[in-house]
Amino acid sequence: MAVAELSTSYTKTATRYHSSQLSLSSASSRFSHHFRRSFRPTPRTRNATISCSVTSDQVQAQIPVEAESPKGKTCYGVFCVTYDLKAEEETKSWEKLVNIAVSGAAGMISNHLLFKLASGEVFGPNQPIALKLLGSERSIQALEGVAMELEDSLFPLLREVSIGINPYEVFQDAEWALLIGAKPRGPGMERADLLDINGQIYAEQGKALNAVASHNVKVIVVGNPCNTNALICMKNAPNIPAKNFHALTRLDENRAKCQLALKAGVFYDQVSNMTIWGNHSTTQVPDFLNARISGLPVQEVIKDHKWLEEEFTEMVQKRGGVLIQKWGRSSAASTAVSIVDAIKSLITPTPEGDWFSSGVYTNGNPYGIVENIVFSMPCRSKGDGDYELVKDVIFDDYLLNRIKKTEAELLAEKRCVAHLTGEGIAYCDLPEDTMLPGEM
Ligand SMILES: NC(=O)C1=CN([C@@H]2O[C@H](COP(=O)(O)OP(=O)(O)OC[C@H]3O[C@@H](n4cnc5c(N)ncnc54)[C@H](OP(=O)(O)O)[C@@H]3O)[C@@H](O)[C@H]2O)C=CC1
Ligand SMILES: O=C([O-])CC(=O)C(=O)O
Repeated sequence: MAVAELSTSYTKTATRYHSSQLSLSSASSRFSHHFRRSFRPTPRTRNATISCSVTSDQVQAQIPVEAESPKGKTCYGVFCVTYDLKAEEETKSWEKLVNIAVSGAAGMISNHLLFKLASGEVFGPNQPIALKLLGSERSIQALEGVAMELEDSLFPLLREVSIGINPYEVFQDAEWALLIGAKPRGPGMERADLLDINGQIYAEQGKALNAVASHNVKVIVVGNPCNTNALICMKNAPNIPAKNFHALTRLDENRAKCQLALKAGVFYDQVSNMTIWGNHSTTQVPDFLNARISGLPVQEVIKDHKWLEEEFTEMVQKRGGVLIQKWGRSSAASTAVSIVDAIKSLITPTPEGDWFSSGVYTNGNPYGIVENIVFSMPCRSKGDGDYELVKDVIFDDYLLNRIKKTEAELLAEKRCVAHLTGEGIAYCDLPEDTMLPGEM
């Protein structure tokens, strides 16, 4: 049997969590089979930590309010009640707990992603997880709400939830860091300002990961501009292998697959080998030269070359913006799905002959792309969390020209943030048309 505990070091939240304790109490018939929860307000006020962890299989009943738990923690009310139950069969096959940190955890994307992570859909039914959620002064209350919803979902695999506003605390021992939080570009804001503001966030988070996360932490940067944010984060985390940093371009890959399937009149599972080259921006290059439909080169199935070069390419590049026009906010659910896809691609062997796209560090790339940037390229994984770049891809003039354009944009973005990557004095000469997918 397992024991879990709920504690908080954010004094303002203490009272509020009474209600969540009650909700747990009413759910106790199920939770209690797994763990005991305790509640421990401490004097710290800036950082909130709410955790539910598997700690022991020994139990006592009805410890009074504010009593000392066997682990030396002060527990509270119903969370001190423990249950003497036999270990459930399923827990015997469980893997060691995986620590997953998520920034921007009170945002729209996270609101979809966290529940997928906790359900077991991402890491599998034998993989218990701990969620470490990073918010800010702005979002701490909302983050408590997120934590409460996670509690109320009774996910058996979700063994710990902690929330906080200090990345040096929240990222402790993280084995995955899903970095989603970023300031959206407001009306009239220069892209250089956006790069600087978000770059500062990612520089700080890189430093924090470097200091306290697992040294093999896998980092997926989602917050825009994600390629350059990933580069900044990586440069501020010299103890973590550069290869471990990814910028999310999986949503672009998924969008491209969908459009090709639609045009070819097939279901989208027939589209493979889809590379997105370059920046997660309107200069990205969805590669129809190497992609396949039902195992055939795309251009043998879709003969309309003009459509591929113009409409298809632009549709993928600007899909995010069209969605914002319709929805009134940027893609959240499909982005969360694509983060799940990106993680699964790293922890599952890539199917024979196929590959996936990810924004990764260009050093040592076989394509002649300039080194020292984060650029989306085709990758394969053995399922061990690592990846290799795919060597057997072909290029034509169209593809090379497009790749050059997105490369130039990323180099310009990099020059804007030189002060954050430790590469000298920044100056910003971004191409006029540099835009996020959502900004068209
Ligand atoms: N790579 C990709 O494919 C995609 C990337 N995105 C990007 O993902 C990011 C998150 O999107 P989404 O979840 O929808 O956004 P939301 O606006 O819902 O949430 C973003 C979070 O960012 C945090 N944030 C950090 N710094 C600031 C700041 N200075 N001002 C305001 N908020 C800040 C906020 O959390 P807190 O206050 O807790 O820090 C907020 O909860 C965006 O940058 C978006 O452009 C979106 C779609 C696709
Ligand atoms: O610009 C945004 O925030 C949205 C975005 O990245 C996308 O939809 O691809």
